[in-house]
Amino acid sequence: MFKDTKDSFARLGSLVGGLMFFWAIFQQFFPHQLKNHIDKYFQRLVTYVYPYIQIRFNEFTGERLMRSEAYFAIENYLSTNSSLHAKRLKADMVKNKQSQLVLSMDDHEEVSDEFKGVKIWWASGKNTVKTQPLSFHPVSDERRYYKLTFHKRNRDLVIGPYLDHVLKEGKAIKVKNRQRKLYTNHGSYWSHVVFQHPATFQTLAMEEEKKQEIIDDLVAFSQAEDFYTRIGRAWKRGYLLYGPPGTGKSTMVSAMANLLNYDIYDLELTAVRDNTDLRRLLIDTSSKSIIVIEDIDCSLELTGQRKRKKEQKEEEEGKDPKEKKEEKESKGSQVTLSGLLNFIDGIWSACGGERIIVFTTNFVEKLDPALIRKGRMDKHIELSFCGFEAFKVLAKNYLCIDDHHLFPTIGTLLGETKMTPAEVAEHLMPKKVIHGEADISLKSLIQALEKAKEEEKLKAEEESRKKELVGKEEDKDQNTKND
Ligand SMILES: Nc1ncnc2c1ncn2[C@@H]1O[C@H](COP(=O)(O)OP(=O)(O)OP(=O)(O)O)[C@@H](O)[C@H]1O
Ligand SMILES: [Mg+2]
Repeated sequence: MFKDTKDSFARLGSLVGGLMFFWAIFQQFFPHQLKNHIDKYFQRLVTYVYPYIQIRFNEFTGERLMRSEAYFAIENYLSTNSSLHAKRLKADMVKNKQSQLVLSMDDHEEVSDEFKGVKIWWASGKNTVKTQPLSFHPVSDERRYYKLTFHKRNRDLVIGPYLDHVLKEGKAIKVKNRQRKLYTNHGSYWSHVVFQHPATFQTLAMEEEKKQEIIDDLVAFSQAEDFYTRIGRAWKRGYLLYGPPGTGKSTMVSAMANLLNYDIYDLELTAVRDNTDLRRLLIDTSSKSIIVIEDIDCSLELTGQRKRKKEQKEEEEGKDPKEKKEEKESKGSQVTLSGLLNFIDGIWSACGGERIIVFTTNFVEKLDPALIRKGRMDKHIELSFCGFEAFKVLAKNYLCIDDHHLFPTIGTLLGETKMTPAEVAEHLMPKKVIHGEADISLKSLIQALEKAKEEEKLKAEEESRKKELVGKEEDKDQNTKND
């Protein structure tokens, strides 16, 4: 609030304002040259007695009245300060998953701020512009603004570091409060829905150490803008998530987005017509986003060498060329491996700010090494069958228990079988709301684990028997050749 010396200056300011008004009327009667002269000295006098500088940030800027980013960044920046100090506030609901209320200063309110020991004042105001003056029902247009006031000796500090700080903080708050989106592509265009997946790293079942390493990696990436600029690399990072179905790859992508507050672009490669469309899609993605290509091994069936090989084979088989063309058109996609590589690390990936690219696959060994080499896919993360540590996370999430007398049995069985977290989770889903539910769920899990163990044992026996048979056949062939 205006409490100290600036308060009296503020009053003095209004007095000077009044004088200026009279001066403006009075000066009409002076000759032009004399008027300019007096004007100059008058302005100097005003700056001398009123040593404060004011900057105004309008809600709308430019001829086309675009919404000003600076205005909204300031509004966000001031929200915390105003909720603590302003007496009249405006409230609005943020449509993120917590649906929080966000407070901001009401019109014609004032708050003060401090930066590196310097005091700064912010005031909110509004002008009413009457449009359509000839109409019977003129539409009044409210144009809001924030006015920043500071002493002229602090000019460099306020215009430089302070305003940088305000805009940066304001944008960060906006990102935190924004409603996140899940985009999917239809051909070469994105459409979106609100992203509201509840998965978090806390609820993700995997070994604690591995999980922490991924979290640290993601957080370090999101804060490394200066580092990437310094080393001259685009601010992006690639993650390859691989493992059997139901081990949490897609869940982890949602957890990543929730951790960093990013949007998700779920790219369906098979729906992209060609490399040009792929490039267009990438340019259309916004900063702070995760671009995901799920089951990359399946998408690549349609690309580069593999496709050419298939065509060659068809030609050899003597397929009708027209038939072939139709087939090609119906499949549509002509995205090539090199197109995809360009997409990831070519010049296009350098547009705009931070982006994470995630590939998921069930068959890592099927992927072209060029696609997943370090530098493209910087971090390879294996998601695997449910171990005891992962099970404990699930038990905590689903049954709200940290320990149980059946845990040791489950621990041993999990070590002897290959069950995915998705299957384990299925057994822990609440079946009936009854007392002692944990017992029922855990027993059902033990039964399933024992069954899986038995099946795996039988399968292994069967396979070794087959191997033995093949070995015997080969020996027989060798003997016949030798004879
Ligand atoms: N590691 C995990 N932690 C917590 N829940 C999991 C985990 N893995 C699987 N689940 C549960 O199983 C379901 C399926 O998992 P998800 O879709 O993430 O598997 P996926 O690895 O992406 O499988 P796919 O390879 O078939 O795409 C999820 O809805 C989730 O509830
Ligand atoms: Mg998946």
